[in-house]
Amino acid sequence: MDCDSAPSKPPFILPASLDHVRIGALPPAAYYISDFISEDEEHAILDKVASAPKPRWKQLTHRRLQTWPSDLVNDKLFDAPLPDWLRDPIVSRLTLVPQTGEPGSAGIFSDSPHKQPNHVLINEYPPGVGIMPHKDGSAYHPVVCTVSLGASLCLNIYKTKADGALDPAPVWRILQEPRSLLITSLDLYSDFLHGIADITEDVDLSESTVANWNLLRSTADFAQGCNSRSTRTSLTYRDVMKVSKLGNKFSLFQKK
Ligand SMILES: O=C(O)CCC(=O)C(=O)O
Ligand SMILES: [Fe+2]
Repeated sequence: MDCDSAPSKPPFILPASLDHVRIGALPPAAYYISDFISEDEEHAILDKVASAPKPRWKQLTHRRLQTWPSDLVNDKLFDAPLPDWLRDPIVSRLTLVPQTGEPGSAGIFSDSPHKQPNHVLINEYPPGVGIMPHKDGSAYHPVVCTVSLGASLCLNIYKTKADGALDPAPVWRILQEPRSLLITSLDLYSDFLHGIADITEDVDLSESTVANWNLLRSTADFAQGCNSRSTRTSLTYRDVMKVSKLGNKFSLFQKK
């Protein structure tokens, strides 16, 4: 076949710095990069997720997930590298993009204990399935990088009321397209909750209701104001603060 006639797949596009892709409507700080990976990279990762050995999956009531390199025990990670397919191209790209355009500006993980994520959670959301509002807690450095694969959905951001109870109406929504990267950090990590509604369609999508509308790859896809869900897989990259470097795995199970 003549190579020139092969349909070209969309490439990835990185911003010169994160301040170009800051979600301005949100408290400090969230960033959205719509084309963080290419279509070929997306398919290669989804193939790897699908071909993981069955015991890798943890089945919850409605959702299933994989944890790489392993589950945390008492908020600690047993030191082990991420597999190549989760490092490349994503981790290399995450650490490459500077936070600002200032000369010498460092990447988003420059202040984290290991200078890069060491842990990945893979969540699969069929239509109608979400995740309850929650905070990610103190085991992680407060930077979360989420790569979305396969389909779009909205992440809801919630606040607590003065009495500490969850206000059930989300304060903001972030629409995540396939191949996008969402970074949340700082106040957004520590003071707010996030979750995904258990619905089959995200509705009432518009410039005034979606915090990252101006950063989307294709607002035309949502011109009718709705997103009919299909299965979306997410990769959540974080830096677990405490890592057990001891050679003996059993030391993890002893009291701190
Ligand atoms: O899948 C997502 O985008 C969110 C996952 C999440 O909140 C978590 O794993 O803590
Ligand atoms: Fe979370």
